[in-house]
Amino acid sequence: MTDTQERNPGEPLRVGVLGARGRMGIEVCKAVDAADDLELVAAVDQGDDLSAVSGAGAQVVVDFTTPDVVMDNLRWCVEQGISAVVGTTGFTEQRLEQVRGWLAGKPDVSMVIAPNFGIGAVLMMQFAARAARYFESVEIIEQHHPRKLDAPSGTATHTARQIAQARAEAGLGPVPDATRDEVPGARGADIDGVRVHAVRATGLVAHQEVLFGTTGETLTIRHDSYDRVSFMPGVLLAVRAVRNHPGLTVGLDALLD
Ligand SMILES: NC(=O)C1=CN([C@@H]2O[C@H](COP(=O)(O)OP(=O)(O)OC[C@H]3O[C@@H](n4cnc5c(N)ncnc54)[C@H](O)[C@@H]3O)[C@@H](O)[C@H]2O)C=CC1
Ligand SMILES: O=C(O)C1=N[C@H](C(=O)O)C[C@H](O)C1
Repeated sequence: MTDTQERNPGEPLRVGVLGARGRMGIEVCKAVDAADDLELVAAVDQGDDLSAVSGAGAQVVVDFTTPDVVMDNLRWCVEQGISAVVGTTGFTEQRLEQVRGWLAGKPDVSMVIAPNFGIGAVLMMQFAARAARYFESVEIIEQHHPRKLDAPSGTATHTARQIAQARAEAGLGPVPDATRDEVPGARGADIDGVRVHAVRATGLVAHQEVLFGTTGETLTIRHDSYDRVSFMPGVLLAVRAVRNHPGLTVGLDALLD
């Protein structure tokens, strides 16, 4: 921690928000503003100067921007010695490795990158990973509002990777599927051998079903975010905790235990 980022006991933690005029950024600004132990010192969006964040002495940045700008934002945060809580999607294993590399040389800076800050969504992913070894079939159906830029969702991608890992550890082979004559896209995307289907419709916010099947039974695990306020307890938890978790933390799981 640099001197300017030291937290004086009793003083609120200074928070800057990137993507502040976006759907999530607006909610994050409101939630930070409403928390007695946090102070919103900078609200930055596209076209604004990032120096507003360092100039205001932000100790933690929250980033809900877009996959094409988030890496530049995070590199800037590390250079400035500011820890970050990141909800923006688009984190491949390669990107996560890059972030770990930046943080390796900066022991006082840390980050939490979470595909989903909804507590229910985190549990849904945990339950799915736990169920994975018992079912020969699995498919993921994610459903979102039509203004979402990416597909499949970060949550669905993360869930698929966790399921694939659990299947591999349990010695399960490929998911059975005899389909041959396929209209491209009809069977969804293949993420580590798990089919993921992305639905976009007006009226939806963020929803996901994980459908498991084995002989004579199916299990459906479903989570629904009906309002973006559902993400705020997780975001605030990460803001308060990030500086006590050195390096990169992926997902909220380690903060909830
Ligand atoms: N991890 C989680 O729990 C959640 C993650 N998300 C993800 O968060 C991201 C944002 O989602 P929304 O708020 O719905 O999108 P949005 O499009 O409403 O907001 C993105 C905002 O970032 C701004 N922006 C673009 N470039 C910028 C830059 N260089 N610096 C500062 N601001 C910049 C845009 O102008 C816009 O206001 C997406 O990747 C989405 O998938 C969304 C909801 C929950
Ligand atoms: O863009 C969204 O809205 C959401 N994005 C995240 C994702 O891609 O998983 C989290 C949640 O699903 C909402």
